[in-house]
Amino acid sequence: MSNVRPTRPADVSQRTWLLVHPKGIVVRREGDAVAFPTDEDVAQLAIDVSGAHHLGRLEGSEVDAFAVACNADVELPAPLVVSNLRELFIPLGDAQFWLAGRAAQVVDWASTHRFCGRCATATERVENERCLRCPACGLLSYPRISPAIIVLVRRDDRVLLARNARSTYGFYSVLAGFSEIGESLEETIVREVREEVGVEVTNARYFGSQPWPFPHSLMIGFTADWRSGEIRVDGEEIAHADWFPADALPPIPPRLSIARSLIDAWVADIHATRAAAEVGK
Ligand SMILES: NC(=O)C1=CN([C@@H]2O[C@H](COP(=O)(O)OP(=O)(O)OC[C@H]3O[C@@H](n4cnc5c(N)ncnc54)[C@H](O)[C@@H]3O)[C@@H](O)[C@H]2O)C=CC1
Ligand SMILES: [Mg+2]
Ligand SMILES: [Zn+2]
Repeated sequence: MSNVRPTRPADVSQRTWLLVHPKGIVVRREGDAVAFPTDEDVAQLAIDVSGAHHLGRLEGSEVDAFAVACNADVELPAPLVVSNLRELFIPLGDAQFWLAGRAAQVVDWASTHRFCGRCATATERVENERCLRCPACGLLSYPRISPAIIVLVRRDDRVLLARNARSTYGFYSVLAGFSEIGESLEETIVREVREEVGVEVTNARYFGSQPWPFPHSLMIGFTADWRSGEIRVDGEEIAHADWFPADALPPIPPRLSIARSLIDAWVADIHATRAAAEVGK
């Protein structure tokens, strides 16, 4: 996805539409096939596309993607349906899923910054930049992105996994937390792990990152090592946590998340270390 600077809906040959509904994303669902609505689909819906946000051109195609909000009461003729964003990861595949995530974040930003946060004047779109400007006091509102660390903590050949008290999925995962004002990411890691499970960590190393459009997080992944302390969960956010060996893991998150990538990479590391030790015998 070339992240071209957004322009107004250009008179492009082909457009694909990301219709962001309060309950998810509108897609064409025909059997197992899922696709984004076409110009023809959108033309038959009574929605105003004048404020559409250009998301960029789909890799290697002449198709330009546009995001626009649609109301909860929009009538959707078959095969158009509303799908929860997370449920679209498998049917859409990576590139299209993250495009839908980008659409959800752009529409969330535009719908929550219609008025200036300083003087309540209606904001206006800035040409050629994803920004809303207040004509009265000049305040600029760019899309909100909330940095959140996510960290896999190791202790010898075990990993710290926790079950979130609020999660309905029931799986165990690595720890995560939003950065607070004035913190470095390394400080967030130490604070969040101390707050959530009561142990001290060291040796934080960058792993990778991932946009997380629920609604506007940016996940920054790290590994770290246990330094001291025994697990004592906070009981509010974390219901249970423990140290798990690679061959006896509890239920873990699906492939969509960087949490799963962190865990998979650690398991692969453990197996490679064991294999090397076998060879060395
Ligand atoms: N992609 C992945 O693998 C994973 C993503 N996540 C995401 O990471 C983010 C942080 O995870 P949590 O453990 O929930 O955060 P956290 O441990 O900082 O606690 C969440 C609390 O932070 C506060 N909060 C909510 N939105 C905030 C924001 N934008 N900035 C600052 N504070 C905020 C609220 O009080 C909320 O209860 C969430 O968006 C969560 O969905 C969490 C685990 C895995
Ligand atoms: Mg957390
Ligand atoms: Zn203002």
